[in-house]
Amino acid sequence: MLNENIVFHPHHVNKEERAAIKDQKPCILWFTGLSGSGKSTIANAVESVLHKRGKHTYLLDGDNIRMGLNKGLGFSDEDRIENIRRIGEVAKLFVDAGMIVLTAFISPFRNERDMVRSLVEKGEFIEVFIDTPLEVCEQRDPKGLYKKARQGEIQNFTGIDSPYEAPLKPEIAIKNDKISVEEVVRQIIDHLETKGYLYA
Ligand SMILES: Nc1ncnc2c1ncn2[C@@H]1O[C@H](COP(=O)(O)OS(=O)(=O)O)[C@@H](OP(=O)(O)O)[C@H]1O
Ligand SMILES: Nc1ncnc2c1ncn2[C@@H]1O[C@H](COP(=O)(O)OP(=O)(O)O)[C@@H](O)[C@H]1O
Repeated sequence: MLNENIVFHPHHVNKEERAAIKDQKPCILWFTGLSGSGKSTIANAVESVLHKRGKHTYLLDGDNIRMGLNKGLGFSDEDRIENIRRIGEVAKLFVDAGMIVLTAFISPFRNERDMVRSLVEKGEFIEVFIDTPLEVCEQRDPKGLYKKARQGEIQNFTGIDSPYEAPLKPEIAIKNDKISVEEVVRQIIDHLETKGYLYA
């Protein structure tokens, strides 16, 4: 619902000024991929490296969001769309705060990922496709959810009876089987350095 009595207030301190004292270019590292593909593991490992380098980061992932802000949302297409919409808005606020924000959600629909991309400025959205074959994710099955989905105990499970639309032109695509987590982290940090996100 639009409220015409709400007026946007410009801030005295802007995004560039906030980012400048952090020696970094704010951005969203948007991890997407199937359940069990490795999003959370890699996002955590990348955040650790950035943190050790003195960068100001924040990781948004499934547990902290679906247990709090998005408590009550399930896994219908409609709820997933709303889940990503809210996460996108939160990520945008972190970018405005000058941070490097990492997000680790399946985010199965191209439309919603593109919508988040459109919320921020060019270059501020880095789509990281964690491309792990379904068979490998299903074999890993760290939470036993694929087993439950195959047995019909969970409905609308991504890759089983709910779609996953792979990114068409992600900034970074990682084939996350037959590669070590350390090597993946190296590739992502290398991208950030080459593209000028880390000033020191
Ligand atoms: N039906 C169904 N489909 C997919 N995933 C399910 C489902 N039910 C529960 N889970 C668990 O929830 C995690 C995915 O939540 P997300 O918020 O990332 O999903 S989405 O982006 O809204 O599609 C996902 O976590 P990850 O394994 O870390 O991806 C699962 O552990
Ligand atoms: N490059 C990799 N090689 C081997 N195992 C991996 C790799 N990346 C992640 N894993 C493992 O895969 C499983 C799922 O990873 P997780 O980060 O929980 O995935 P997601 O967040 O996408 O559901 C975990 O047991 C993790 O240790």
